Amino acid sequence: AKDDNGFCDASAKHCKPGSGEKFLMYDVNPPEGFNLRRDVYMRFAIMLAETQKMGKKINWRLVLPPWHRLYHWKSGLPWNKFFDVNSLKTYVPVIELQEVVSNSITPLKIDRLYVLQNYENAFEDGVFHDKWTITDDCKYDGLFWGYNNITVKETVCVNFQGKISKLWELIALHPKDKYVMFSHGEIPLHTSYGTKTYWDCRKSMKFNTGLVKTAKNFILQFLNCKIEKCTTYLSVHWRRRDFAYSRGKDVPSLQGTAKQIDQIAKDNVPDIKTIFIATDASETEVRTLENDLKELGYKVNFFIPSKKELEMYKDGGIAIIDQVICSHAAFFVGTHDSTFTFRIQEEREILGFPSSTTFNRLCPDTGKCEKPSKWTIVN
Ligand SMILES: C[C@@H]1O[C@H](OP(=O)(O)OP(=O)(O)OC[C@H]2O[C@@H](n3cnc4c(=O)[nH]c(N)nc43)[C@H](O)[C@@H]2O)[C@@H](O)[C@H](O)[C@@H]1O
Repeated sequence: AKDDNGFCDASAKHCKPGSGEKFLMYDVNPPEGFNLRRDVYMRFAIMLAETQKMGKKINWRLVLPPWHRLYHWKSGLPWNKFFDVNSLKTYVPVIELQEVVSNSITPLKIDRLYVLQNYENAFEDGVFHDKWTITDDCKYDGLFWGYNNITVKETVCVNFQGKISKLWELIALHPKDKYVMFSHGEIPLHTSYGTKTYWDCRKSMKFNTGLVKTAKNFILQFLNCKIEKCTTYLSVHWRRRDFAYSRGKDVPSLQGTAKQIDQIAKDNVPDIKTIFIATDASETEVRTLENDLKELGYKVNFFIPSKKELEMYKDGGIAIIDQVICSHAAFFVGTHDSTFTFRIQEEREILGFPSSTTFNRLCPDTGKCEKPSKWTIVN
């Protein structure tokens, strides 16, 4: 299929330079972390891919927003630092922002910036309707991913709720726009959460090969496994920091954690005595847990990057290495309501682990809590 201008080829996912290419851009509420941002990417990727499947918007590209101002991360990193961008392209035509900026002869001017906001009352007569309304009251609170030479021709304030595909209605208001941006991309919802479409997109989100290689070397060297589905270790995502002090009802105390891990191991994988822990805990907390588990007879492993590795991969890369190591374990235990845990669970679904080894969580010290929801793969 060719687009209206004859410039772009849907199957090749490619447009000739200087063609009628158009760019769909977005950003996410700055305080949101890496793993929620990955979910927002999927909403936009699916929005574009589903439309292109119908032969429409073939000349559109989704612009990958740099990883800017992340919760204790270094700023402005391109997607290729963390993901295999060629693999993303097998699902939908994407382009790094840096490439868009450097392809543009003059400093980039976005035609229209839609600043999305929630309605004050989401339920009209008790019902949640998909809808949008243009208003005259909003402020752009982003920083164009740290690029100080990106400007905007026109800003439009929009109250929005509902499925992301409704954004096409806004885009249709100005069919000549070439660069269209949505701020607060986290507001529109998935069109197809948990469906085959969702998983097709999710599967294309392969990590940067260097990060995967480092994780696999660690698994081989310290966890004694060279196959995809390891039988040699149990993994835990132990989310601390804000979760430890603001979600005490959902997570164990520092002292209660080892006891719980011990019980989970005994109940589910009694032969395994090696544990891998991914965590954002402080050094003191890490040492406490490590000692407690050692006393209970376990061999405990953390991925501790060298200075060179930290410089090369940044905090983000280290988080991904932690996720990869967790996803290959015989049994995984996560933290309630953490998107970091959700992404590991998805990875394990893709690898084909039985879901009983994946959808497990740490409970508060009472030992009682609800099982996590199972979002199993649809192939
Ligand atoms: C309540 C919400 O929780 C959200 O967190 P949640 O979903 O866990 O997950 P994320 O949105 O990814 O944010 C947590 C950040 O903490 C670090 N982190 C957490 N766990 C680990 C780990 O095991 N290993 C490593 N290396 N790093 C870890 C990492 O930088 C990650 O991006 C927050 O992003 C939101 O801002 C908000 O606070």
